[in-house]
Amino acid sequence: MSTRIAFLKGHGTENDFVIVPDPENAIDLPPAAVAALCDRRAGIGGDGLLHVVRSAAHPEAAGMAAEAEWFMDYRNGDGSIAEMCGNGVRVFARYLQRAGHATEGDLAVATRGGVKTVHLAKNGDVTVGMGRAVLPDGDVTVSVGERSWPARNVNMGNPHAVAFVDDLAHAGDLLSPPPFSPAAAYPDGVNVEFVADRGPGHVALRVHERGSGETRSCGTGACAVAVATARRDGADPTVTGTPVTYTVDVPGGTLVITERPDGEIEMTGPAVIVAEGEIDADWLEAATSA
Ligand SMILES: N[C@@H](CCC[C@H](N)C(=O)O)C(=O)O
Repeated sequence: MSTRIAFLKGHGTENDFVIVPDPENAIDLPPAAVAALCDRRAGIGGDGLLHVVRSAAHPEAAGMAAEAEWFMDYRNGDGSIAEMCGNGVRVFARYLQRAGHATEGDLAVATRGGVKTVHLAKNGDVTVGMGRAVLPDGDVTVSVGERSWPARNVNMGNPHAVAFVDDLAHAGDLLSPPPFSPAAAYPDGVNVEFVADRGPGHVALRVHERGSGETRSCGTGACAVAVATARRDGADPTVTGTPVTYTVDVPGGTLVITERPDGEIEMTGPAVIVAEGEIDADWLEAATSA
C-alpha cells in the first residue's frame, strides 16, 4: 500500500489553496509536484499551495523562528515561488487554528515577505497586517488586445500593476498574462489588477496572477488596489494622519483594506477550510516525474 500524505483544501474569497501540513519539512515538493497538486482536472486543484512548516525546520525561515513558530512556504499554482500571499496567510492561520496550533486572537506567521501578524476574530473573519506598500516611480502600461492603460506600480512584497478601467469586461478573458511595458519594471513578472469604481471608498477588481492565471481574489492585489486608488483620489494617510479604508469587491467576495497613518496596511476577510484528505504518494511521485 502506498504512503499517504495529508492535505486540506481551503479558500479566502475563493482564492483557493491546497494545504500540505509538514511540520518538520520532510516532504519534497518540487515545482512539478505543486503544479500536479494544483491541477484542477488531474490533481486536487488550487490557485496555489500552502506548505505548512515549522520555521525552525525551513532554511528560509529559521531566522524568523524566535518570532513566528510557523512558516508559510507559499507556491503559485504553476509551482513557482512568490514572496507573499495575502489570502493564503489568512487561510494558513485558519488551518493552524483548526489543527490546534493557534487560538482566537493574534498570531505571528513567517512568510518570505517577513513576519506577519494575523488576527483570528470571533466572527470568523481573519485580519492580517500586510506591511507597507512601496510605489516605485515610473510609468507602466498594461494592455489587453487593442486596449491599453497606464498602470500604477505597487509592491506589496510581491509586484503589482494596477490599471483603472471603465468596465471590468474590458480585461477580456484573461487567459494569458496581460502584456506590460517597460519590461524592466517587472523583471520577475507581475500580478495585474483591473479596477473599476463602485462608489465612495468602494472599488471592484479582476486580477491576473503571476503563476496562477485569473483568480477569484488576490489579497496582496486588493491591498495594491486600495493604495493605488487612495493615491489617485489624493489620499495618503502617511501625510494626512487619517486612515483610509476601501471595500474591494473581488469575483469571489469582498475584502476590506485599511491604510493607517503609519503606512501599515490591514486586510480583513473570510478564510475557510472546506475539506481534508490524503494524497497518494505514488501518484504524486509519478505525476512529478511525468
Ligand atoms: N493570491 C495571492 C498572491 C499570490 C502570489 C502571486 N501570484 C505572485 O506571484 O506574486 C494573494 O492573495 O495575495
